[in-house]
This record gives sequence, C-alpha cells and structure tokens, in this order.
Amino acid sequence: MSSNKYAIVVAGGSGSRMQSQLPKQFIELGGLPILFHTLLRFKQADESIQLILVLPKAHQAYWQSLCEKHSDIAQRVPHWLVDGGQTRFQSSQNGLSRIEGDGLVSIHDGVRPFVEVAVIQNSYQTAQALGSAVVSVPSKDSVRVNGVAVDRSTVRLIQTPQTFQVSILKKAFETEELSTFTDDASVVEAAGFPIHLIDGSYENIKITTPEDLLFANMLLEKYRD
Ligand SMILES: Nc1ccn([C@@H]2O[C@H](COP(=O)(O)OP(=O)(O)OP(=O)(O)O)[C@@H](O)[C@H]2O)c(=O)n1
Ligand SMILES: C[C@](O)(CO)[C@H](O)COP(=O)(O)O
Repeated sequence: MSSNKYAIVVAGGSGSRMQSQLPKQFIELGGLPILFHTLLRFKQADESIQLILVLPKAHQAYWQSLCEKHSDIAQRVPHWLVDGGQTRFQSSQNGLSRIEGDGLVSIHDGVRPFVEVAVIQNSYQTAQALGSAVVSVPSKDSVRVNGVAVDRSTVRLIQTPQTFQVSILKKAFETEELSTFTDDASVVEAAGFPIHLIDGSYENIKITTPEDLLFANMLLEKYRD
C-alpha cells in the first residue's frame, strides 16, 4: 500500500444549530479560529499528512482573508481547498475526489478541534493494519432505543477522525447517498467493509450548539501553558 497520508477536514456545513452570524468553524478559541486549531492537530500528529479542507464556496474568500491575518499559523497547515457539498456525504465525496492513488485517508469534522494527537496517530496505524479505524467513546448516560432500555455496555458513541484505506473509501463512496449515512463509517459499512472502533476521548467534542463553546473555552484554559 502507498504510504501517502491524507486528512479531509470537512467544514462545508451551515452550522444552523449554533445560531451564530459567523459560521461556527471561524469562531475564535483563544484568538484563533476553530479551523486552525483542528488543522494544526493533524500536522502535530504527523507532518507528512496532506490536508484537504472542504469549505462552502461562499466561505472561501473569508477563509483566505483569515489565512492572511494568521499567516504564521496558515503556513504551518498548507492545504488544498475543495468546495463543500449540500450534505456531509457530498462534502466527504468532494474531498475524496482530490486524492489520486492509494494510501490512508482520515475524515475529520472541522469543528472537533480538541482531538488528541495520539488518537489521530492510532487511527492511521489501525487503518494501516485493518483498513479502517473509527474513533468512539462509551455512553456515560443510560440508553433507550425507541423507548426500550438497552444494555449500555453495547453502545459506543461515534466521533471523528474516521480513517480508511483510500481504495476502500473510494469504493464505498461510489454509492447513492442514503439518509442513514450520518458519518463516513456508515457509508463504508453499507458497502460491506468491516469497521474497526478505536478509543476516542470525551474532550473530542463536536462544537454544535452554543453551550459547546463554553466547554471549548474551558478545555482551552486547561491546556494553556
Ligand atoms: N454539507 C455539509 C454538512 C456538514 N459538514 C461538516 O460536517 C461536520 C459535522 O456537521 P455539523 O456539526 O452538523 O455541522 P453543520 O451541518 O454545519 O451544523 P448544523 O447541522 O447545526 O447546521 C461539520 O464540520 C460540518 O461543517 C460538511 O462538511 N458539509
Ligand atoms: C460524523 C459525526 O461527527 C460522528 O459523530 C456525526 O455523525 C456528525 O453529525 P452531524 O449531525 O452532521 O453533526
């Protein structure tokens, strides 16, 4: 298998649940837009990772202006810019179309800036060995499906990164989109490939609603030196 490593950072959504004027991926944490924090984590994990950033066309000029404003950081995270799609599935697909040849590709939500470097590294190592690696955590709450209690120990909450052999992910994305495709692992599984779960962490939050920003700022404080 080729040793090329890619990361597709999807930030093509509209962030409607955040109810903020500024698209949520551009909101600043500690003076730096969220997206830069996320991109930096991948370069910290492995400098050889080639970054592909998926952004709506309408946000790209603003992103370029942020790259100029934060040029010292921007030069540490060189990336290809790809147009966002109508859905997350289409955004992943657009990012994937930028990759030629085989290797490993991680797909990660642009709004999960607290992913640990060790988790990213483990995801590439596991995908290298097994074809896929999907980050997950146990549920801390009790769980009911359609009102019926289920054994919580059987439940895993799924995060990103989700890392795959490029050829597997490309084959999986040849399909028509289904409403059940809420992440990339569900696309890969529907194509008949096995999914291997690896441990994530509760700090790897997806910044989705306003209260997530409160927690994000607390996390930032925790790691400030
Ligand atoms: N068409 C889309 C929809 C989502 N995403 C990305 O997928 C990640 C997870 O999605 P979510 O947090 O739901 O973001 P939004 O779709 O932007 O938010 P909302 O559902 O609140 O509108 C985000 O980084 C988002 O930008 C994307 O790249 N393209
Ligand atoms: C991909 C994901 O972050 C895994 O938990 C999640 O499925 C994205 O869901 P969203 O509704 O698009 O935020």
